Amino acid sequence: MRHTDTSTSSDDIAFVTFGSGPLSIEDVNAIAAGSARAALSDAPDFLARIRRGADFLDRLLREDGTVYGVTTGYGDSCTVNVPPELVPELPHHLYTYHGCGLGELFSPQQTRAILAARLTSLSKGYSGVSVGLLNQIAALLQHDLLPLIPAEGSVGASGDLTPLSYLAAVLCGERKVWGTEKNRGEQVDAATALQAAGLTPLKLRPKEGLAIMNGTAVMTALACMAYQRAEYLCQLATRITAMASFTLDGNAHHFDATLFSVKPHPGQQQVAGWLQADLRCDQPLRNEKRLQDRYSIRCAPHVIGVLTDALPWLRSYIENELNSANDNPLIDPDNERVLHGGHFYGGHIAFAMDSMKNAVANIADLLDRQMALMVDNRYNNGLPANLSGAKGPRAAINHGLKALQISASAWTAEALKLTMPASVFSRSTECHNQDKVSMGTIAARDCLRVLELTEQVVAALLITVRQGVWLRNEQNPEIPLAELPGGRLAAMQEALCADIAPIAEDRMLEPDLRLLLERIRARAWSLYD
Ligand SMILES: N[C@@H](Cc1ccc(O)cc1)C(=O)O
Repeated sequence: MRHTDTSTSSDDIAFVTFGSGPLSIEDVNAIAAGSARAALSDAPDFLARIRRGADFLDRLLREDGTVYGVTTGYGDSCTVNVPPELVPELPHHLYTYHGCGLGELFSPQQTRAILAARLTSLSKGYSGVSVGLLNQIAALLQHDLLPLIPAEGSVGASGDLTPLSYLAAVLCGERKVWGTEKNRGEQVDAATALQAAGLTPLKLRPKEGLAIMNGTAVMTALACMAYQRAEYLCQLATRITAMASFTLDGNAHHFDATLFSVKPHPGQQQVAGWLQADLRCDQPLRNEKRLQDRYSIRCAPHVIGVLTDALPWLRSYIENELNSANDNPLIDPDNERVLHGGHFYGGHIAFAMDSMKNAVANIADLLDRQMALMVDNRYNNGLPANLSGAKGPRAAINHGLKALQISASAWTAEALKLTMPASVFSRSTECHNQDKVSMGTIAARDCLRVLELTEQVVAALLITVRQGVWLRNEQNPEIPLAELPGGRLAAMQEALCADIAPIAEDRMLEPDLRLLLERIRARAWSLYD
C-alpha cells in the first residue's frame, strides 16, 4: 500500500502522510531524497488514538505510580525506583548518557530516512507519546532540520539507543543539526536552528525519551536505502552482462527460455528473460561456434537471480519492521495495558542486511570476473589486450583498461571481505540484560558499504562494456549492435557514449568513474520494465 500522494500539492511535490497506514520503502526513500514532504495525518481517529495512549499513561502514573522506564531506571536498572519528583528529569538523563556515539556522521539523506522510520513506528499509536512529539519530528523533516548523528555505537537490540539519542536531544533543542540551504554543510546548534524555524524545544514527557530511542529506526532506514540500490543493481548487472556477452562474442542461447523454464526460480528466470530480450534470441543452432561460455557469463542469471529472488522477502522484512511498533514497553490504548517485550530487537533487519550484502558482493565478484575475461586477449575472442583502442606503433605504449581492472578487483575484494555476517557477533551487554543482541545496524552499514564498492565495480564495467562493444563492432561489423532485436543494447551504448569517450589513447579514468557513479546513484538509465 503506497501512501505517497502525488496529487495534492500545488507545486507538484509528493507528500508522505504518517499515521494514515503503512509506509513503503519507496516512501522512506522519497523523503530521504527530499522528493517528498512529510505530513502528519490530521484524521480525528488517528489523533484520538495517540491521545488515548498518552492519557492512559498519565492516568497509570497517577494511580499506580510505577511504570517501567518511566518511574524506574532503564534496562538492568529497572529495579531502581525513581522518586516522583525526579521522574520528569529521567528522559533528559536517558538521551544525555547515550550521547556517546562515534564514527562518521550519517548523511542528511540517511538522517531524513531515520527520522521517517522513527515517525512511522511512533505513529502506530502503541508508544504512549503525545501528538506534540509526533508533530515535532514531522516539523524537523518539514524544515529539514537534521540532527548530526554519529553512525557507530548501536548493538541494534536495545534499539538504536545511542544514535537515536541525537534525535531526542535535537527535539529538545540540544546538540547540533546540519545547516540548511544557506549554510549547508555547516553544523548549527539545535537551539538556534529550532528558534529560527519558529519551533519550541520539547520537554519530553515521562516515557517519551524511551519511545524515541528504544527502537530499530536507524537500521531500518539504512535498509530502505540499501534495498533501492540493490534493486537497481540487479537490472544494471544484467544489462552489463548482455553487453559483456556481445563484447566477448558469446553465446546468447545460454539464456534460452526453455532452458530456464525448467529451473523455476522466478527472479532467475526474469534475469534470463531480460538477457534473452537484450541479445539475439532466435533459435539456437545445433552446434554454435562457441558452445559454452565461462561461468561469469553463462551463470549470470544464477548469480544475479539470487538477489532478484531475495528482493520480495527482503522487502517484506524491511517493510514489516518499518511499520512495526518497535519500542518497549508498548502502551495499548484500546485495552489499557502496558506490554513489556523486546520489539527493539532488530534480528530481521540484521538477517536481511547480512543476506543482501552477501548477494550484492557476489554480483561484484561476477562483474569483476567478466571484466577479467574482456581485458584478456586469451579469453576475449579476438579483441586487443586490455581493450586498448590504440592503433599501429602507438599500441605499444598504451595500456587501456589494465589499471582499471586491478582497481575493480581491489573493490571486489574489499566488498567480499565485508560479507562476514554481523549478526553472529552478538555480545552480552548492559550487565547481561542485553545478553543477546542483533548487530543489525552494523549489518546495514556494512551492506551500504558493500553496495558502494559494488557500484564502483559497476562503473568500471560500464567503461569496459562501452569500450568492448565499440571495439567488437569495429572488428566485426557484420553483427552491429544496432541490429540486435529491440535495440535496447544499442540505446544503452548510445547513452554510455554520451558520457564516456572511447579510449583510443590512455587517459585518467577517475572523472569518468565519478560521473558514472553519479548516474548509477541517480538510477539514470531506465533498464527493464
Ligand atoms: N531496551 C531496554 C531499555 C534500555 C534503555 C536504555 C539503556 O541504557 C538500557 C536499556 C529495554 O526496553 O528493556
